[in-house]
Amino acid sequence: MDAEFRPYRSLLYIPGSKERALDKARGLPVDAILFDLEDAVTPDAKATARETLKEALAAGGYGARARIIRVNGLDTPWGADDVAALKGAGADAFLLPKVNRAADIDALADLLGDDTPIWAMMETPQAIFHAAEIAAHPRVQGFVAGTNDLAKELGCRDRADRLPLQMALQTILMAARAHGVIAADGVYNQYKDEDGLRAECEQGRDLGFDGKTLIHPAQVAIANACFAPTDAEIDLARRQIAAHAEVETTGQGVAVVDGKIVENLHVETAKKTLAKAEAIAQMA
Ligand SMILES: CC(C)(COP(=O)(O)OP(=O)(O)OC[C@H]1O[C@@H](n2cnc3c(N)ncnc32)[C@H](O)[C@@H]1OP(=O)(O)O)[C@@H](O)C(=O)NCCC(=O)NCCSC(=O)C[C@H](O)C(=O)O
Ligand SMILES: [Mg+2]
Repeated sequence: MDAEFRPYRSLLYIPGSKERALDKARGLPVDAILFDLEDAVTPDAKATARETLKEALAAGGYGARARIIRVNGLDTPWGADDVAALKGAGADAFLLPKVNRAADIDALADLLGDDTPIWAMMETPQAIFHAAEIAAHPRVQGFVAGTNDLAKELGCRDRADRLPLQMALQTILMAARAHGVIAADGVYNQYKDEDGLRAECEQGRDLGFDGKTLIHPAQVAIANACFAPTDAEIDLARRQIAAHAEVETTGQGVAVVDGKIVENLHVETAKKTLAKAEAIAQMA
C-alpha cells in the first residue's frame, strides 16, 4: 500500500525475540507492526532475536500491515549488526531509536545502502530541538514519540494529562506536518487500563497524531477506533464537500453547514477524512 494513503492508527511493538507474539500479530487488526530489537529485547537475547525476526519475516503472513523494524541505536554494540542482519529481509521501514540529529539518519541510510524509508524515535531533548531538520531529511517517513524516554530525560512526573510532555509532542507534530512526515504518539504503559488508554488516544487524536504506538494486543481496538474518522465526521465531510461544490456553481467561495462556514481549506480537510476512511476500509 502507498505510504501516503496507508492508515497508521495502531502501531504495535512486538519483541523480536517472542516467537508466539510474532505469530499472533499475523491475525491482529493493526495498521503497522514495530518489530523491536531494542528495549524489549535483553542484551543476551539480541543475537537470537535477529534470527527469530528474520525467520518470521521470511515466513510472511503479515498482509497489508506495515512492517517496521526498530534496530538498536548505532552507538550501541548491537545496532550495526541488527542492520546488517535485517536489511533486505522485507521490512517496509527501519525505525532508529534515540535520534538526536539528521546526521543520525544519514548513518543508518549509509548502513542500509538502499532506499528503505526510515522512521525516527523522537525521544531525546536533542531530537526535539532538531525536530525540523530530522523531519526534513529526505529518507524520513515517520516519527514515533518515545514518551518513556522523554519523561526519563526530563525527570517529569507521570501525569494522566501528559502536561510536561506537551511541548515535545507538539514540536514533534509541527515538524512532522511541516515536512509531510507521519506522526505516531507514544505508548500507554498501563496496558490493562482501557479507560486510561482511550483518554490518551483521544488526546493524541485531538493534537493531530496519525495513530498510537501500542505494547499489547488488547490496546489495538481502542486505538483503531479513536484514530479513525467517526461516522459523524464522514457524514459531515460529505455534506461539506457537497455544499461547497453547490455554492461554487453560483460563483461564491463560502458555504455554511451546521452553522459553520466551509471554505476551500475545509473541503481539503473533508477530502482527507474521506480518503482516510477509504484507506481504512481497504485494510479490513
Ligand atoms: C507487556 C507484555 C510483557 C505482557 O505480556 P504477556 O504477559 O505475555 O501478555 P498476555 O499474557 O496478556 O498476552 C496475551 C497474548 O498476546 C500475545 N502478546 C502479548 N504482547 C504482544 C505483543 N506486543 N504483540 C503481539 N502479541 C502479543 C501473547 O503472546 C499472548 O498470546 P497467546 O499466548 O497466543 O494468547 C507484552 O505484551 C510485551 O512484551 N509487550 C511489548 C513490550 C515492548 O515491546 N516494549 C518495547 C516498546 S515500548 C518502548 O520502547 C517505549 C519507547 O521507546 C519510549 O521511550 O517510550
Ligand atoms: Mg524509548
